[in-house]
Amino acid sequence: MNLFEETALFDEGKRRFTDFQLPGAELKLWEQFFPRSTADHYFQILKDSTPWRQRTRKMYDKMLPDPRLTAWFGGGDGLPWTAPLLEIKALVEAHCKCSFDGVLLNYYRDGNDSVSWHSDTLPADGRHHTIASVTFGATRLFKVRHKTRKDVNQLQIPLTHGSLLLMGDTMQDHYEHHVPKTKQETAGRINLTFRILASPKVYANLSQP
Ligand SMILES: O=C(O)CCC(=O)C(=O)O
Ligand SMILES: [Fe+2]
Repeated sequence: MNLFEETALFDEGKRRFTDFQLPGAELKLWEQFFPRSTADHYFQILKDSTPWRQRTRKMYDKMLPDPRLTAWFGGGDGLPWTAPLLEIKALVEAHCKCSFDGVLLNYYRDGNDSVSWHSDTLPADGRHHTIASVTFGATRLFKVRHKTRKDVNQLQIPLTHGSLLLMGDTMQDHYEHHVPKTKQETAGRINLTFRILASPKVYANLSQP
């Protein structure tokens, strides 16, 4: 079963690699990091088995629902890791040569779902780390802009089914990102951002009496 036909454009099994060579930050993309049938499998399993919730947050004195569904796993207060998430995490970690202790799942149900311009939250140890972002499902645009430099062109990266995007540790210091709404007919998309929420040092300190 091929849920998301756009990846049929690529040769089966071939990873297409792009290094965006951003000033001051690492941003790298592997398309078809997960073969199509594996990506179809994970999309379905994560869509059906994740306890999705719609968070609300305060904006201009009003509580507004996020235009997407989310779930946190791992870290101090996330849900317990599940077998499929541990499988995906192990593959991403082996590729990125780093280990993650939390993952945020976003489910964009259709083109009305989005995430506004932001850079990712500063982890508990007060510095940014590598973030690995995996996409299953419909392709959505991932926009990137420099926080201060107008001479650095904005990027629009289509994140395809089974892709892996690696954001280096300085990415959140210098850049913001955004997934805009789209008027095009769009199926669901699940994004996983694997994060390092606390450095080993923080854990070591926490385990001290
Ligand atoms: O869906 C995406 O590709 C990005 C999600 C994101 O920026 C986030 O969860 O912080
Ligand atoms: Fe983000």
